[in-house]
Amino acid sequence: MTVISSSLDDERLFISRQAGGRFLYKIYFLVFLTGIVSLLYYRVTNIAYDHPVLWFLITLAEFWFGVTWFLQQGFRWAPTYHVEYPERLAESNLPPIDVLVCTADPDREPPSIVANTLLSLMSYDYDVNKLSYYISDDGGSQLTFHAVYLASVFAKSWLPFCKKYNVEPRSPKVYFSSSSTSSPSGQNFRQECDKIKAKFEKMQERIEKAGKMRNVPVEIRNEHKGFKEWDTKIDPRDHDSIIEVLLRGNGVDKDDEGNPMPSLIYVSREKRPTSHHRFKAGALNALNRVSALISNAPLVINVDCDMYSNNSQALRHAVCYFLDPKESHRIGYVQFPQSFGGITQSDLYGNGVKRIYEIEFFGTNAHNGPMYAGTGTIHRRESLNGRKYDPNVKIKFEDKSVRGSKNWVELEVQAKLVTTCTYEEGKPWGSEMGLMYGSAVEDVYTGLVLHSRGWNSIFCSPERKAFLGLAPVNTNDTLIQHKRWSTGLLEIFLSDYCPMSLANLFGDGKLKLGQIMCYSFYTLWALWCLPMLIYAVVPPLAMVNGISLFPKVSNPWFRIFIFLGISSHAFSLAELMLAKGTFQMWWNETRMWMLKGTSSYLFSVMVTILKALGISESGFEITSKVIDEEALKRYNKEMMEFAVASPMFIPPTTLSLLNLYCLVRTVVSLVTATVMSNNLEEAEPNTSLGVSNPLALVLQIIISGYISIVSLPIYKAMFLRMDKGRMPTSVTVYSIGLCATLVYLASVFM
Ligand SMILES: O=c1ccn([C@@H]2O[C@H](COP(=O)(O)OP(=O)(O)O[C@H]3O[C@H](CO)[C@@H](O)[C@H](O)[C@H]3O)[C@@H](O)[C@H]2O)c(=O)[nH]1
Ligand SMILES: [Mn+2]
Repeated sequence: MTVISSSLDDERLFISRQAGGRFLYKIYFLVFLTGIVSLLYYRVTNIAYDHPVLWFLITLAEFWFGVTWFLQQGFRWAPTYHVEYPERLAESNLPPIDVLVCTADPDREPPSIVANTLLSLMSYDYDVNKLSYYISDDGGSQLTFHAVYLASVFAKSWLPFCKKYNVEPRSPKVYFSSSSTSSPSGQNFRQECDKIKAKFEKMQERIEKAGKMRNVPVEIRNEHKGFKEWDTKIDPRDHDSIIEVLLRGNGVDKDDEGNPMPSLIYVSREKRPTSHHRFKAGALNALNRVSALISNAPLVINVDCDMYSNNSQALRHAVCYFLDPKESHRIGYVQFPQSFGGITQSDLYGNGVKRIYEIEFFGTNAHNGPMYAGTGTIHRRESLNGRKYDPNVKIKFEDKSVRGSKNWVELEVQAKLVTTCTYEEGKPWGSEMGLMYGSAVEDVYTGLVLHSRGWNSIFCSPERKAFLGLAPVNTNDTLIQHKRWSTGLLEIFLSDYCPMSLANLFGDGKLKLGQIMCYSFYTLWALWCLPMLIYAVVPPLAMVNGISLFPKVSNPWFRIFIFLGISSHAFSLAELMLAKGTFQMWWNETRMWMLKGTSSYLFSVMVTILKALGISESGFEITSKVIDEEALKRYNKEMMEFAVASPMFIPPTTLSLLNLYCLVRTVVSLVTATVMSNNLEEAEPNTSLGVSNPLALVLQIIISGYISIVSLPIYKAMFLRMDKGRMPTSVTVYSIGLCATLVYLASVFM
């Protein structure tokens, strides 16, 4: 590794290094690029005139594989790592930070998760007088408010305990349930720990009991005026703003040992069925305004309720970038990786997203920095709220935060006014200010806009993971999440901020070439469905009809296909292994890639087309954070869970059946033909497929063979498993029907 910017002295708060091995990578790049170009040359010079449509489809698929491969190289060109020096920060210089947390649905996001996330965030190792907490509840739920209230009470014991014994991680649930905690020993500690644990368990019990009763006991309701809001039933889609101050900062509320507490404000913005609430982007913009009113810290961090803080030092790491004497003025936001707890050993559903956060995001550091990933992100409030970066003005880090004593009653009233449905009318929220509206992936969209305004971002990945979150734990949830992502990303590509816009490519756009490649790779994710569907449908159907679409084994071009196939897989495997992955992880990732490609991505292209025609709207389906015990057992055994009759399953199941069927039929008929011709002592086998040379089908056999091996868990789920996670019979029946129809149609038209 070579240090590229260490010249500066002890004042620097971070340095950057580029990964080694660039020369080898560049050789690979050139060789692979030559391979792709030759393959396309072969296609163009070998048009299959008897089957022009099939030839066109296959060529299109290969062209698109080539384009995405090329775009992906944006991440691989110059991976860059940063190291920050939090120990050099002066305590008095730490800037105030507002912490914004979102939750939306007490059933899918259990209130106890929200409470634990909040507690982990409230106990950061940071001057409490500089921290303010805002929680947005889009569910408008009394159960969530109850959990947040109980957390605010428990925090008064938890915060001093964390500080005193320097515990880690600071989510009490995780801390108390992990047996391996490296906790300090000693009589005092044990006693105190047991006491706090008992308090914590009581809190958890209360939250769970309220959840079961769907109501909060009267004695607790009487403890805080906020519960009065729910004296009459609240419809989450139709209610007034609710603002409740649960902890008053600035030294008003104190913890059990008499130290000041940070402020904590519960916000449920107004909802009306007649106005669009813009999902998470709308929620964050509401919190943005409420926090500006009450504390107005120059930095805001936003965290999803399902991501607890796992590193009490994380804020200090991020602050290094905003205070660095040399580079800070360019930096709009700092992004921590998304990491997940509870991922199975081989990451069954690929939801550990190692590739994104342990490989690709380091690549973005080389060109203006990573995408905004929606959680674990610290923004400079000014850049988020519309200020453009001006390289000619070396702006200073400005702290306009509100300090001093506050009239909390009055603030609640004012905060209600900025969280009404009509507040944003005629104002630039969602287009010029705050999070952008118009994509279900509001985060990447907003980050792209900030980059287009000239800001840089930073991928900050301290050794101890900053956050640990909850990822989907079954196939259907995973596919739905990816449908939302790929749809939202495609919406971004089709927006005014398209990374491949003429301004970005040729004009005065602010994006660098590498950045355009990375953004395009992500925002065009959905289009993977095109080559994947073609490769999963055309070669097998052509094969059973005796049509060869690839060079035969003896043809030198055959080797190009084999080379590209093997080396692309080998490269991605090697890459994952270098990031401490395993073969099985890579295999699972490959399988999920194919499942998503033929399901999530296909659906998102259809949703986007329907949206363009004005027929439907894209939405935000919240991922469920609950799992039942039996399903959890299967998950931990790494059995793929299907269980629900989801339309998302039908394309991949159909394709897996199709490939298996075509493979078996082709092989059987080739074998019988060979045997028969031997018996008759004929020179050339003449199969019922009508191909005189079986060697011309070898690549198609390989493709279908590969798809069938990847699909093994699907066949098992359809035909062999008896547990509840198996493929619902209705999906199997539909798929068989569809598969038979495809085979029939192909036999007629090919
Ligand atoms: O109307 C809504 C919908 C969602 N949320 C919140 O948004 C967050 C993310 O929702 P989740 O269902 O957990 O989605 P994920 O797919 O896990 O989220 C990923 O993808 C989102 C974009 O689609 C990003 O915003 C997230 O940060 C990123 O982690 C959660 O805290 C929700 O409470 C709201 O506040 N209001
Ligand atoms: Mn989530």
